[in-house]
Amino acid sequence: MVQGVANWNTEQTEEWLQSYVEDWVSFYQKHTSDGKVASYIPVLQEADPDDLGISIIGKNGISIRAGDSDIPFTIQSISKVLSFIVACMERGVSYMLDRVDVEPAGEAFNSIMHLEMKQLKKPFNPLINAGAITVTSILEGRTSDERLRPMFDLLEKMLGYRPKINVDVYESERDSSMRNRAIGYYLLEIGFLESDLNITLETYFKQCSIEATVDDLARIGLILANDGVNPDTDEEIIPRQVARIAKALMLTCGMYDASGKFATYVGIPAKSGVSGGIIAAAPPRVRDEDLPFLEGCGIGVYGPALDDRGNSIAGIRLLRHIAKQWDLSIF
Ligand SMILES: NC(=O)CC[C@H](N)C(=O)O
Repeated sequence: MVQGVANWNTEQTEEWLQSYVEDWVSFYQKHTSDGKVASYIPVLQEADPDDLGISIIGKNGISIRAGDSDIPFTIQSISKVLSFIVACMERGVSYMLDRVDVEPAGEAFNSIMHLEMKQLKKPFNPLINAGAITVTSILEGRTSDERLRPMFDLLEKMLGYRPKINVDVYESERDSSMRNRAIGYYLLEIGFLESDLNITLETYFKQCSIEATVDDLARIGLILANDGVNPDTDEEIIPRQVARIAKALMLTCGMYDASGKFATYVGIPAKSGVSGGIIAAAPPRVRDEDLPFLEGCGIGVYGPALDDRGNSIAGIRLLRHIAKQWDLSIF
C-alpha cells in the first residue's frame, strides 16, 4: 500500500503517484496478450490489442495519466449508463424503474435467452443490451439525433466539449449487428419498446459509437463518484438519486457476468465496453491511513484486448492492482 504520503495533494506527490502508475501500466501491458480484440463489430478489429492506457482524476484537478492514454475509442456499453441517466432525468426514476429492473442478469451482455425463458415483465437491468435498447426506446425525440441531444448536452457539461460519433464504427455495427436486431424484434413482440424499433436501434448504435478518451471517462467517473456533483465547481450535473442508482447498477451489473468478481476483487462501481474502455467511480472514503484519492476519483481505462466476458483483460487486472494498492474498495 502507498503509505506515508504526507499532504499528498501536491504537484510533487502527483508526480510520485504517476511514476507508480506508469510502472503498473507497463507491467499489465504484457497481460494484453491474454485477450482478444472484439471482432463482431468489424471495425473494432482494427484496434491495437497491445494498447493499455489509464487516466485518474481527483478533486482540484489532480490527474494522473499513463500508457496509451491519448487514443480515442468508442464508449460502446459505457453509453448505457448515460442513456439510463438521461432517461431518468427526462421521465423520472419511478417511470424508468417500472420499465427496466435493477437485477444482475448473470448472462452474457447480449443474451436473448433469459428474456424468453424467464418470462420477464421487464428486462433485468439497463446495462445489458435488452435493457439498454428498452431504455433507448424511451428517450424523447422523433429522430435518433433528437433523442441523443440531451446525452450530448450532458456530456458537454461534464467534459467541456461536445464529443463526436465515430461514423465508421456506427455504420459497422449498424450493418452487422444481427443479434441486437433480434433482441430488438423480440422486445417489440413482447411489448417492451416504447417507440419505433428502427429509430431505437439507430439511436442505440449511435450512442455506442460516441468517441471518448480515458480522460473523458475519468472526468465522468469523478462526477458520478461525487453523487452527480462536479467537485470543482459544486454544480449538480446529475440528480443525486439518479447518480446513486447508476453507481449501484454499475457495481452489480457493470461488468456483466463478471460483476460479482469485480465487486469482490476491485470493489468500485465500474462499467465496461467492448471496444476496451472501462469507466470507474471511486467515491470518497474514510480511512485512518494517508492514502491517495481519499476524496474520491474517477478512472478511465482503455485496453481493447478483452477477456471471454467482453471486458478489457489487462484493464481489469490493472484496476484490481490499483484498488488494492490504494485501498479504493467501497466495502
Ligand atoms: N458490451 C458492449 O460494449 C456491447 C455494445 C455493443 N454496441 C453491442 O451492442 O453489442
